[in-house]
Amino acid sequence: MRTAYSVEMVRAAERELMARLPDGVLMQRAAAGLAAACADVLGRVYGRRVVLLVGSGDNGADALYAGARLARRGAGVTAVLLAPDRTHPEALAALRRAGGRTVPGADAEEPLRRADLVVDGIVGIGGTGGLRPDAAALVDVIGETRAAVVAVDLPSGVEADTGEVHGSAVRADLTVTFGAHKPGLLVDPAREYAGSVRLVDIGLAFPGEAELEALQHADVARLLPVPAAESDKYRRGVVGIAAGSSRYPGAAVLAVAGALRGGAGAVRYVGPAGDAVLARFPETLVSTGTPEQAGRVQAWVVGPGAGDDADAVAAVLGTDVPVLVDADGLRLADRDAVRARRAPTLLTPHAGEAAALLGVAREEVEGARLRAVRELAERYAATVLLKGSTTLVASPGDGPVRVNPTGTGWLATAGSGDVLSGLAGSLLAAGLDALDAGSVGAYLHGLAGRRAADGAPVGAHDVAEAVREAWRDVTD
Ligand SMILES: NC(=O)C1=CN([C@@H]2O[C@H](COP(=O)(O)OP(=O)(O)OC[C@H]3O[C@@H](n4cnc5c(N)ncnc54)[C@H](O)[C@@H]3O)[C@@H](O)[C@H]2O)[C@@H](O)CC1
Ligand SMILES: [K+]
Repeated sequence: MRTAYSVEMVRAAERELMARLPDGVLMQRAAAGLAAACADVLGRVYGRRVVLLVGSGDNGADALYAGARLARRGAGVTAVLLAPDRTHPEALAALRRAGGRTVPGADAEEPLRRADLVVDGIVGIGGTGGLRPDAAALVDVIGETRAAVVAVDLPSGVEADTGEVHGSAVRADLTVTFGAHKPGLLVDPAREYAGSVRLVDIGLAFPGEAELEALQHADVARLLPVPAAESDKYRRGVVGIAAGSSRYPGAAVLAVAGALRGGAGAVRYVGPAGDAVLARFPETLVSTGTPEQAGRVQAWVVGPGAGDDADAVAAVLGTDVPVLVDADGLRLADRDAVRARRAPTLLTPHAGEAAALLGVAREEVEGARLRAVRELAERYAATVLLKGSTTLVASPGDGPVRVNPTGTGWLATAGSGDVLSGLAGSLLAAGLDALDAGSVGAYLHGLAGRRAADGAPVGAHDVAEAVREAWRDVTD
């Protein structure tokens, strides 16, 4: 499991460790890791031009110590001091001893334009409220140069705890982060600014819960339902799909396609698109009545392409089995009915649907995804999977939010969400809890999207078909 910790927890872990170590040890560990990463980016260090952007805190000090190491290996290092009278004195002295030179912020443009590498030590976890204008002006210049950019701990200007970006921020090719990932490195929009991320172990230990968790192959493999020798289709779980309408029969077909690949032993379909479903998937158990009249299921999926069938949504919410609500179902679901449920509920909105549920603009959700998903989980007393560039899954309470690491832009295609709801619903029916079903579903769905796309556009049915390949990938 990959984890990310809040600034508060990182600071507590640092205090605890610093109390047991001689002064400066942690910073030297950080600087050594940073210098090694910079050397990797440069390929050859000797003779290269490196510019350090140095703010007033320890983030700038890391950059200075790493710069000193690079200067000793023959790089030409220039430190741009954004707050000359508040620069970390020992770190500055170390750079000067190693032969580095310094310039004030006002003279930064010329060295920046000639740089091979820019090291962003403007602010790290101590940064608040976006960049100041002088730093923001430098960010614009970096954007125009050909230099590689390595961010120290975080790209300056992004919010470490939330992944929000207010105003301009450094766009890095690589971020070298210390001790633990910070939430902003895993959640968009900040994640996009970080480039690839390298974690340097400086010895921090975390007794408490992470803010974010990202499943890896091994975690997913452990959670996937595997039939036992004595399993029959009912023990493996039956998932009910109440989706589609005469206007949108395709949504039913795609949700069933996803459900068939999610590990349930059987898929039951209820709704007006039974013929379309059967034509494509004859193994589906189709009934034409209401969800209450269908046979027993272990979990329901309701909503994809459902049009205005509020009765089906209400009926499904009234059951005592786990329920996944997607698409039209989110609009039709009564909030009190969701809150009153005793069995697990998983809501799967995209940003637009989440915005409607929260009564805010879509941009607000996209700019503050972590806050939005936590807020929805609280308001609805349900697990919420917020789809998008970084899919997040949150349950009510303070536990870690899951962030999906496998997403791909190719999944932004019509019907792809229907496949995900079938897939995650099937995992619910197979016995996973809502947080696991949502995050494992998103993981497989993302991998399947990558597999199916392989560099070219895909349709949602391609994604559904590639889920089996993704499953094999994970369990290999
Ligand atoms: N504490 C430790 O033991 C370690 C800290 N490390 C480094 O220390 C960093 C944290 O250092 P600090 O707590 O000194 O904080 P930072 O260096 O992140 O930033 C704080 C300083 O920046 C200024 N500042 C805040 N917001 C700003 C903004 N928007 N624009 C411009 N200036 C702004 C503040 O006035 C303050 O002086 C970490 O990110 C990491 O790079 C590492 O050396 C590892 C060890
Ligand atoms: K930084």
